[in-house]
Amino acid sequence: MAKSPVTVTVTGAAGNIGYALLFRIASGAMLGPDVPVRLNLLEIPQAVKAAEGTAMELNDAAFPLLDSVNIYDDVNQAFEGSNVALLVGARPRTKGMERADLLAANGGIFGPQGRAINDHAADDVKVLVVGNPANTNAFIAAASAPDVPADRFNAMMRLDHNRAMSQLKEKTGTPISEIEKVVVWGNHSADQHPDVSYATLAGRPALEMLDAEWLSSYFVPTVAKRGAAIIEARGASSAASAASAAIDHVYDWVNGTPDGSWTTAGVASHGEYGVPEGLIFGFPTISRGGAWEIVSDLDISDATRAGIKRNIAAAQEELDAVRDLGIL
Ligand SMILES: NC(=O)C1=CN([C@@H]2O[C@H](COP(=O)(O)OP(=O)(O)OC[C@H]3O[C@@H](n4cnc5c(N)ncnc54)[C@H](O)[C@@H]3O)[C@@H](O)[C@H]2O)C=CC1
Ligand SMILES: O=C([O-])CC(=O)C(=O)O
Repeated sequence: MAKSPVTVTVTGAAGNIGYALLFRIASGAMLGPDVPVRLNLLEIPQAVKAAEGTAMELNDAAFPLLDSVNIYDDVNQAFEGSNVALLVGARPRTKGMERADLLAANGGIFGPQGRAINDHAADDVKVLVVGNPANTNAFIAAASAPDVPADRFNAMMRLDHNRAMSQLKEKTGTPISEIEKVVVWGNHSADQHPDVSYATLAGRPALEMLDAEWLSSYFVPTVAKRGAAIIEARGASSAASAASAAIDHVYDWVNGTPDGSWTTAGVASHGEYGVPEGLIFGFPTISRGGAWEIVSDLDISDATRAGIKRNIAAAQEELDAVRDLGIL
């Protein structure tokens, strides 16, 4: 029997990430090759016409799984019946800015969207926040949706995770499919802590193959500052790789992570590793039955402990800033 369509809401649909994301969702890459999709696109009124153009192209691509495309500039309508919501719509940073500099411009977007999700989305809604600063925006949305369990609000840390895997592949020649148990702890900011302490490369411990100097002087800063390097090179922030990471995140959330491995997701802490409850933080995570579990029993090194502490402070500083702005 044909499955009924899943309603996917994408905000910022006319933007750069939206353009790279929507076609892959419609192709089945995000939910699976037999899951029809109803796309609800949310844009600000000035960008609705551009979203209409994207919708024309989506229809012209004749994806067998695409049930329908609807465009809204009303937040409540856009989240009606949403099973999956991708909160992408927000301003990107430009050269010289840190992601936290976007709080004043973007923070105000996520409270109303959280409330609309609370009031209109389906009971099983899963929300991935991509718009920066992603962890804090996810916290704002979750705090505005008291009837939705906090673990349904994720922040995208998967791009950082994928960047870490890519650097390991480049250094060692190990195929991506044979790199396991990398994690990027913390905040999607330059403070993040990419960590290979538990990683294996084709079954061998990564720490046996990589020298400490390369890890601390090249790997960690390259991964943590990759967003700024992309802005410097392209003149615009990463878009296709961000869309691809969003697809990976939701695919794993819905379909599960492979046995014996984990990925990085920005999820609400329950106090693991001393991270305050409710903070949305990059952790090693396993997905089973449509829910993330934090891998909570790792023996962590002093360096990892320090990285986690630094990220707690960075995340709390962003939350203090939004409180000062009256957003929370
Ligand atoms: N978490 C992550 O790993 C990454 C996050 N990002 C972030 O994603 C966000 C989007 O990036 P791009 O698509 O490149 O930006 P963009 O400027 O190309 O597109 C943003 C779109 O959002 C729309 N928008 C603004 N306010 C909105 C609202 N209230 N409701 C609905 N739509 C709204 C704009 O009209 C625009 O079409 C930025 O904040 C960027 O920093 C980008 C890359 C990676
Ligand atoms: O760096 C930025 O501003 C965009 C982003 O989040 C990334 O590429 O990781």
